[in-house]
Amino acid sequence: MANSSDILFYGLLFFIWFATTTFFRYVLKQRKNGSKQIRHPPSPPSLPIIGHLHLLGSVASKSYQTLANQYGPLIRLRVVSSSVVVVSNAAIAKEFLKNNEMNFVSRPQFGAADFNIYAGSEFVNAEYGPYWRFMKKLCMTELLSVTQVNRFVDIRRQEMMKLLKILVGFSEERKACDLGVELMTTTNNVISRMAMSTRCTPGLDEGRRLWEFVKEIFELSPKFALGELFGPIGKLDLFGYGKRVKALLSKFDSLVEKIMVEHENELNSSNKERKDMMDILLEIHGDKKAEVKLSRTDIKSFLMELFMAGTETVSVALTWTLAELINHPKVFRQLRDEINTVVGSKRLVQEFDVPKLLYLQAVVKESLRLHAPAPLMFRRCGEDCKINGYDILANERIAFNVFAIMRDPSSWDNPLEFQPERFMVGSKVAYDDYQMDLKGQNFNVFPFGSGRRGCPGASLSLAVVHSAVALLVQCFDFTVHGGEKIKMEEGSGLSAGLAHPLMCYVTPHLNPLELLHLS
Ligand code: HEM
Repeated sequence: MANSSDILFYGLLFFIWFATTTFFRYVLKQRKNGSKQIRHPPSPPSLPIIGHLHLLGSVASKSYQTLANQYGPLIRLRVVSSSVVVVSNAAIAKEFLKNNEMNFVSRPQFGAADFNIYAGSEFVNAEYGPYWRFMKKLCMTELLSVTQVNRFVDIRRQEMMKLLKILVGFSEERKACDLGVELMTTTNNVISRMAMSTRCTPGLDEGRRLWEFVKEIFELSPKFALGELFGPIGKLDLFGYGKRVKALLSKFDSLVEKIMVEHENELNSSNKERKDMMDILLEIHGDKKAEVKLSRTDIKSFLMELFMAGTETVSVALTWTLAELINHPKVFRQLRDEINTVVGSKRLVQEFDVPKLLYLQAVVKESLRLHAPAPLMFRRCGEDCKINGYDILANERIAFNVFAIMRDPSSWDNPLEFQPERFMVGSKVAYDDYQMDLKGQNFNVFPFGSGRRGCPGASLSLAVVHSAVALLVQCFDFTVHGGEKIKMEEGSGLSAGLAHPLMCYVTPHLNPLELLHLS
């Protein structure tokens, strides 16, 4: 067995080998690029081997924003053997995503495929091609279409009512509540029930276990992707994240396989009134004439990606919106007045009220502007091209810093202020620009991305966020311990949630339980 000095010796040897090869590869690449006279976007001064690693903090979008302020809205960063071009203003984002859309329609791969049991079945990071096109069309016309989202309105209602009851419980016990956790549970339940008719309640084990696997995979993913920085050495999985991701994926897979078999038995035995996403996917799996043959692995991979893309983002959007409302009592009161005028105090607000609640829509847009739940959006360059006079090379990764763009002082007055009024009719800025439907046509505010690759979950997200915010404001007052303000600090996760738990006390304004039977 090797003793500790052996391990130290081999470790050192390994480090020297790694450092020298990376350094020489870097020098060779520089020379090769130099001979072709490539004009990369500007870069901050870098250190040998680690490149710009020392300039990056724990919240990538914020570090990129700081660097953009110093070196410009189009920069190129390198960390060890991996590079990324970072875009930090709306005009340049439009140049990539609209004027050259087809060249930036694929996404880069992160992490070694060896540890991903779903490698080859991915949708979110799939190459632009027949499989992605088929799945995207399926999302837009069936799985996440407005019609399908509307079909599940009662499920959202039931989950919202459960949330209200839980909050009444907290208020009766006069206990502080972690609002972020409750909002996360509600979001997970809505998505799990739409996806495969499971819930994440402690009593119902399946839903909760699914949620825990997805949460752990979500938390591990950025660490796993770090292997990337070490080039081919990343495959060795020195920190063991790859093996952990693989083990979690296998557990997720077994659980979803079990739910899938239950769905198949149900589909064979009866005519289900309402099909969830798994039912729809299984029908396509069994359809011999389907345009694309969907395997069981494709279905499981797709459902996992939906959970990853959908649950954290929606609950993060909800948590930030509530935090802003608690910190801005005037906005909170104005929103409650609007709900009172449109809905009254004799029934609970419903989803069909939302089109008339313009201030509510403005509050949610402003919150998405200030707190992008997906702060960095990644694409991959298809072929060498020039953007803004700089060469962007094939396969180069592009990070759109949505966080920085939506706070850019050259596009927004008082960009760091929470001012929903900017999205109301008669605001100083052009109505058309601000009232657009967050569809990615206005590159000053595109929290759901843009174009073919834009988020297919936007309608579902807005349905959940609007109704939850409206119900909470209609029914409760929220206070923070000692009357303090909530610290609006971003955490370091993929979806940039609040760094600290949103702990608050709730007091009923209207008693939701009394209004429930009237609604
Ligand atoms: C507030 C909530 C959400 C935000 C802010 C958000 C944001 C985004 C963004 C920025 C992208 C990348 C778009 C691009 O590259 O142009 C994206 C992609 C995606 N989102 Fe969402 N998302 C949210 C909720 C959801 C939900 C609820 C689902 C599904 C249940 C979902 C599913 C997806 C999928 C599947 C993709 C990949 C689409 C593709 O590559 O074609 N998202 N989302």
